[in-house]
Amino acid sequence: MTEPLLELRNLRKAYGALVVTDDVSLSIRPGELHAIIGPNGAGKTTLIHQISGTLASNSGSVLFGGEDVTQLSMPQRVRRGLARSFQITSILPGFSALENVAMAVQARSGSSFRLFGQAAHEKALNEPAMECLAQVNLAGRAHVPAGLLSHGEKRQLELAIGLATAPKLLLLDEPLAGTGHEESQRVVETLRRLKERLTIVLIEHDMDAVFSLADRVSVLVYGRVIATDTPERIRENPEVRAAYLGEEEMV
Ligand SMILES: Nc1ncnc2c1ncn2[C@@H]1O[C@H](COP(=O)(O)OP(=O)(O)OP(=O)(O)O)[C@@H](O)[C@H]1O
Repeated sequence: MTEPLLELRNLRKAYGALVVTDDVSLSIRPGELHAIIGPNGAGKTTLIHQISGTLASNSGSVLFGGEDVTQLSMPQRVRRGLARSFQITSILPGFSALENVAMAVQARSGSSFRLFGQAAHEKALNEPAMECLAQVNLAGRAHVPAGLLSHGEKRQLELAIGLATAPKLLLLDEPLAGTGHEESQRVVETLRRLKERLTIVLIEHDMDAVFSLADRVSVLVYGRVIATDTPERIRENPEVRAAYLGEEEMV
């Protein structure tokens, strides 16, 4: 059995008496696209924050590539290849798509570019940035100010900025939120390509996308994982169906 790339052991987060994630244990295998679904308020976003290191857990641990990263900050986790895709709010609208990604490349590289001259510096940032844009099918829009991109293109730009940190595993929190039908198809196709070479943990409410992309699905209800299985088995699981009663998505 292959070692998991990411392992969550008994993670818990509570706000006073409100327990938001409760004893969450999960193993994410290298190369899989693992979706985490659950009704509104189940604790999915909180869990992503705990994994990425933006939120400290009350107890439990996070292991990445076999290393215990529970006490590490988000930037330290990013340097190890555990990255979270950035939200649209972190895109700088006045800068081009390319410049937005180049800044993320620069952040990854730290001061290692200081020794280069200006032209070489730009090339060293722009070439990998362009490569990231190509991977999300946005190379043709590289020089457009990010503020003028459509909503779906901005979501693709978020993915490119996430890729600029050279992740081994990418955490995605609702990458299809707010996209129309055609745009969401484009983002789904992008994710399908990315999953060929990256491990992905995906939170998404769009069940068509989840069931067409995921290798495995975990279901979170009131902060607890009630099932982890293949999409087909999850769809048939009576406990999962009961948790979604009254919600249209699972039908
Ligand atoms: N900082 C906080 N303080 C208090 N309660 C919080 C805080 N953050 C989240 N919660 C509560 O934790 C619960 C889970 O929130 P979370 O956003 O993780 O759920 P979710 O599954 O991502 O929901 P959705 O699908 O609607 O995005 C909610 O009841 C929310 O109100």
